[in-house]
Amino acid sequence: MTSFNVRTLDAASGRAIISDYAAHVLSWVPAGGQEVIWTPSTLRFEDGQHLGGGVPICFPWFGPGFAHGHQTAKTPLHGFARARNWRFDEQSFTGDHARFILDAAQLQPGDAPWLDDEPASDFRAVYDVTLGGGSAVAEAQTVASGVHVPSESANGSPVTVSVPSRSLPSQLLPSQSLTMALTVTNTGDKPMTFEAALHSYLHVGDVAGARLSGLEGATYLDATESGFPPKTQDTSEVAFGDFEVNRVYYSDASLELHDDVLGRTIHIAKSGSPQTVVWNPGKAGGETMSDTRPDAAEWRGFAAVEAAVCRDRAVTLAPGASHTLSQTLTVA
Ligand SMILES: O=P(O)(O)OC[C@H]1O[C@@H](O)[C@H](O)[C@@H](O)[C@@H]1O
Repeated sequence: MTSFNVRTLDAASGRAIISDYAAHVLSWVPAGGQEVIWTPSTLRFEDGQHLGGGVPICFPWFGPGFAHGHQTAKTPLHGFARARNWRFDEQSFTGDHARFILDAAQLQPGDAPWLDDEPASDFRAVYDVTLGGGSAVAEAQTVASGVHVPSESANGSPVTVSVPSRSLPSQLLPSQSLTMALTVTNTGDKPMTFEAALHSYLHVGDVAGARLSGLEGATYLDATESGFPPKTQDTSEVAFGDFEVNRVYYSDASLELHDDVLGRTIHIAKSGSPQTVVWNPGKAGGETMSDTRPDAAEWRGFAAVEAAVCRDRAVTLAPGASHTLSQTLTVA
């Protein structure tokens, strides 16, 4: 039977939960604050399938992929990295930092070729998740709080789990942050090209009232229209509602997601990312999402804001070269 490990970072500044499977951040609660990461009401762990919500790592392609100036039709959507077990690095684990590793040795038949006419490249992907703004709680306690989740029930059907919650101090601490950094190194002997995104499902009280600022004047591709026509963000804020928002912005700017319902602003700073993808499926798309209850309108609970390198900004690495895509979330 396959088992799934879920790791907990536990520091004075807050608590984060990350699954080895897909190196998937499932939760971040700053001390004294509320959940920042959205997950659906049902979180299903099943080998070969991706987890819902959280922060999927899209790699080595984004969406259906893109090569030679055209969208491709690769599956699974957003690359295989989010349907693979990543290796948890026990040695570097502390109360406020965890590292996960995926390398070419873990490729499976069907993962290659990842470009139309090239075989899969040798690579090493290292994902560092770090809580900022407070010293760590004892490491032993953090290790002990990891849980093991069997992948199948006795009758062979996938199991579902709830992410555990726990009360935290009521005073928000300064400099509370969660940093996620994906470093990809070309370990092969020929150039390697990849797309990537940190597909962050950010939790909001009601997406219809959420507003994203920091993108005014930026060019974006509108993925809700055929051909992805380029447009310009001519207002100071991106609004959400019953309509779908699905855009690839050409911007490396820091962003703010304003949420009047929860009374907070999520700040998103990033590096190594010339693009930001902004997505919410709207009512029609949201009600057909798997793992959510349509009657509860769960899709209203998130806005996806994704630090990205994709399409014509895909990264090409020379042998031995590395690229780091990172984002830091803070809440005010
Ligand atoms: O695969 P997930 O997590 O359901 O996300 C799908 C969405 O991911 C977004 O990044 C894309 O812009 C959307 O086009 C896509 O529908």
